[in-house]
Amino acid sequence: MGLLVDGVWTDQWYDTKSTGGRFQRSASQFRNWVTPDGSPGPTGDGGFAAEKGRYHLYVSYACPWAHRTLIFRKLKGLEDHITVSIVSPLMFENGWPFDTSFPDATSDELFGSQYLYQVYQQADSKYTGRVTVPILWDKKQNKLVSNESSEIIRMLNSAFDGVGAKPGDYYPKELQEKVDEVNSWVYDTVNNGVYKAGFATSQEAYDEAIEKLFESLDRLEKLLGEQRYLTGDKLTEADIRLWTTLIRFDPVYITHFKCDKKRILDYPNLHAYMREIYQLPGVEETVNFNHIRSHYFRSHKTINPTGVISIGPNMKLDVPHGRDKK
Ligand SMILES: N[C@@H](CCC(=O)N[C@@H](CS)C(=O)NCC(=O)O)C(=O)O
Repeated sequence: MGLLVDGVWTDQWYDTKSTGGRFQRSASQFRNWVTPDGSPGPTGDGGFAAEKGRYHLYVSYACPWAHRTLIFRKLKGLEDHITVSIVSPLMFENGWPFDTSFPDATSDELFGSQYLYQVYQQADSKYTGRVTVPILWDKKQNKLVSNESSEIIRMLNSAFDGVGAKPGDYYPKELQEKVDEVNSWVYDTVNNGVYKAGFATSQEAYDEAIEKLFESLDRLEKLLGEQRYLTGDKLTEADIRLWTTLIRFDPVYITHFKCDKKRILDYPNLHAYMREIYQLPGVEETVNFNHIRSHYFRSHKTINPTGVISIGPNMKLDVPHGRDKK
């Protein structure tokens, strides 16, 4: 694993020395927006109008951030609008590779790259920063639109509505304040919380992250006992953002990231809620446990030096969820 410095690939693991053993995620740098008419979005440049066939997603099935974008592509029926490349889950000294010998991984159909960092080099030959998935690419202008998943899902949610996306608004005006509020603590303590626990290199950093993580899971369990979804009776972006962490929790985070106080299976409401979203049309097809488990257990050599993959639990994902009675 590494990063680009002035456009040159440098193999380097996360630096936690300067932060008392704490993992800090760096901010994404490509922040343009696809909009219905190409006018500029909240950040970045304009010129990215929604069009069928114009954009391409680079994702990893393993990655919870990229997974959000795959789910939105399904929910909004954008499979014919947005093409996808899937990296191999085995991320070693050259970062994310394209390697079709790994089942369900694809090549880079745009540039034929061997590694994802070469796609970033196409976007900016002097780029300095991490080489992350997901990426939304504009095939027409040959530009990287965005590498920030929280913003890509907002684009998929509404920008393509005039060019054939399925109806459905997962960030409706009347719920935006609530969604933003839930997102902020769920992101910090759950989505990123599992990484803070797993990548901690001091006991204090781990203790801090794990306490907040399980406080939040307890809070979510209670909330989902009172209502069907995180902001009430409507599925929103906040649910999808939480869900990509929940689905990885029992098969990976419990053992690999030492998040072992409780399993999602031990939380009746959270588990049923996780099953409900898994059973939504199209969602199961976005879940690839082979990629998920291979990536974490084999790529994070500082945490699991042997690369041995644990056996993993029975997820019981097909059990009826019963959430429609809420
Ligand atoms: N802020 C980014 C984070 C994406 C991210 O961290 N992706 C991970 C995979 S789960 C990655 O590609 N990591 C490679 C690296 O940090 O070198 C987003 O949400 O889009």
